[in-house]
Amino acid sequence: MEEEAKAKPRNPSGPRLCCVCNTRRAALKRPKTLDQICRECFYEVFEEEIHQVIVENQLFSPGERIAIGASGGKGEHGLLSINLYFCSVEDSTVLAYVLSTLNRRHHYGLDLFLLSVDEGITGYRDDSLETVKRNEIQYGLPLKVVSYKDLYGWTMDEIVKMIGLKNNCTFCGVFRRQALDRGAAMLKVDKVATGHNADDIAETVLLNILRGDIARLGRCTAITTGEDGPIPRCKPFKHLFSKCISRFCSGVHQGFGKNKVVSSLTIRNCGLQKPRAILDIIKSGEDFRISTSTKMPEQGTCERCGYISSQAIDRATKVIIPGWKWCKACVLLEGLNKGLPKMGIGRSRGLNNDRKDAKGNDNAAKSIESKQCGTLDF
Ligand SMILES: Nc1ncnc2c1ncn2[C@@H]1O[C@H](COP(=O)(O)OP(=O)(O)OP(=O)(O)O)[C@@H](O)[C@H]1O
Repeated sequence: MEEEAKAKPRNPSGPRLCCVCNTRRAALKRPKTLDQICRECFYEVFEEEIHQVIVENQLFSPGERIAIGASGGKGEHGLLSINLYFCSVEDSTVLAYVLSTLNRRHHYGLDLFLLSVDEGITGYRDDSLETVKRNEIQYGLPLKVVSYKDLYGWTMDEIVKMIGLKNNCTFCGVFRRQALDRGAAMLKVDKVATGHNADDIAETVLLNILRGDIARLGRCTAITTGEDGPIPRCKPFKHLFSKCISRFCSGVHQGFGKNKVVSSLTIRNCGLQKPRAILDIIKSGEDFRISTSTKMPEQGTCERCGYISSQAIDRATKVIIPGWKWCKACVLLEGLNKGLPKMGIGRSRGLNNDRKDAKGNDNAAKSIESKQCGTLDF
């Protein structure tokens, strides 16, 4: 009771005061703590919270080169981001701003870069790339743009033309993940930081449970991943609600920025009714223990492009399926180049997979139904 009174001081003769400075008028309610807070204190608390996450998790070391995955957010809001405090929900724009601010303020000694993947989606990425170009000037961070067209010879527009709208998300996710790694290698960075927030991670936990994807479930809640690979990734916003980031952006709650299936159905509802439910879902994901007898995919190197690839063992013969020695991006690309764009979609991918069942029926359609959305394993 005493705590509550402290957290929500009231000015008997006027509006509710900020629970931090106790002088200015409270303008926002923090979703995590429900504290009433003024705008100025909110910005300070927000930045300090991220600093604490960075320090406690030792996300960076002095002298490191860090690429910030800069998507520029949703294209239609891009133009508003010239002034950070009046932009829309763009986690990576906020990340670029906060990391460059904290780097200066706390002398992290980091070399920061913006890294953007241009998927070649007319009217979407071209708009958001304009935002990223403005961020380059605003924050004085060098920008590197890598495009699907240059890396793979295909834009997403061309891929959609060939495959249609149903499965294009697999191509986009798989290619983007690899493109970000390739761009990071070109920049010779030590790590990539992305703007994934608590809502994104909770959403990924739920989807991995629904899909029974033990391997991804085991790693999706980690704040840093890929430490055994060439370029680790970290998520400094892991504990921040999307709602909170949007408030930092605009000072006014503008709703949830994400529009993915699970987020709109579940995460959004959890968040609106009880924001802490999002953190509870993440905690559940962290608490999952994978049985030691569970067979996990083995990491290998793609024979074609040298990128990391999971090798699959044929359950019946216990032999490594040859097609799996190619990474998913190479399998998908081969399909596109051969005019067989559905090759590699779904769980039973592989160039040499026999897709005919005992009756000689083609199983490809079934396999496509079990498609995975590559963006979830960023
Ligand atoms: N095209 C891209 N280029 C570089 N990084 C990207 C790209 N798309 C996504 N990312 C990184 O992955 C994070 C999460 O991806 P997600 O798809 O949720 O982002 P978004 O909603 O498109 O953009 P934002 O996070 O800026 O709102 C982004 O914050 C960003 O760091």
